[in-house]
Amino acid sequence: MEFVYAVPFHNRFRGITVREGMLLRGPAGWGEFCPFEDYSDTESAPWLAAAVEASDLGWPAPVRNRVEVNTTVPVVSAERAYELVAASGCRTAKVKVADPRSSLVDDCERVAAVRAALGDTGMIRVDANAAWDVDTAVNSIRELDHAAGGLEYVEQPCPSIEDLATVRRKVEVRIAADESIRRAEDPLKVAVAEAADVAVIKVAPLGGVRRALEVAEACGLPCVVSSAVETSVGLAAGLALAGALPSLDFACGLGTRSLLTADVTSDELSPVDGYLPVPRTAPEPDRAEAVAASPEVQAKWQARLARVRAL
Ligand SMILES: O=C(O)CCC(=O)c1ccccc1C(=O)O
Ligand SMILES: [Mg+2]
Repeated sequence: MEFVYAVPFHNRFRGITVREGMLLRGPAGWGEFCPFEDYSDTESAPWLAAAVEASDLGWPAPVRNRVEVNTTVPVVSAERAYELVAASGCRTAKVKVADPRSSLVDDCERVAAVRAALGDTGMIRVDANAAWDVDTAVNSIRELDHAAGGLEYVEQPCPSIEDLATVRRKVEVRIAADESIRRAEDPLKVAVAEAADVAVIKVAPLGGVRRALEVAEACGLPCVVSSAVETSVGLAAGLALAGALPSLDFACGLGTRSLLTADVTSDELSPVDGYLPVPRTAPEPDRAEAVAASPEVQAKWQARLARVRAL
């Protein structure tokens, strides 16, 4: 059984305005298959593996029953950023920076507004999504660290592992690798150990909770579990991973329900006082009809699923 959804974002995210995907039902429950539009069929294969793990097998047993999360601040005005963070109830905020629509001055103002909303004890991290070269990264990180009154870490300042390592030697702020963490091979350990202090791991691009646990172990770094802005069905898989990691030292990027205008379930995974529960199965998508995709979009996803299944 399958269901195709289309849910608008409150604000443009990763260049898109509507999140689309599929829910798959199997003997163990619901899974979510939602590779971004620009992902090839080959790149989408791990996303399907993650959905099939959830629906056919279920997840390994957790070692904790709740997970602290960050709120995610998209590229919005400083005023809006203040409101979003103040309303979130989270003690940690992740601020998107280095977007083509936002200058470094804008980014610094947004980060300063987030500090005002969090107070002195809050934590601020920024995510540059690989937008900078080494020199731009070093300069921008220093400015943003100052505007924030201290950054917890900067996520993926540059595209390559080598450039991450160079930036890491030049700045005081911790470096987190996100786009660089996609394989569990042995060389990853050495490369990433030089290049980053923290690893961002995501269930869907890594091919499921079990594979992501292997990657976490192989990279040998403290991990932050992040979402790919799924509905609460996919967020549940992220929480299963965060719940099963042997140690968890940082807030996770799973507080992304608020980026979307609706959900597929009444059992929404929205943080309360900065925490989310670790569920044993995904929530039942009892509100899915309200966000059903158009027939054209449904046909597109059915075709995509068939192609990725055939690989
Ligand atoms: O980590 C978070 O706070 C939310 C997740 C997030 O930022 C994200 C969501 C979808 C695609 C890419 C990213 C990213 O971390 O770059
Ligand atoms: Mg990132």
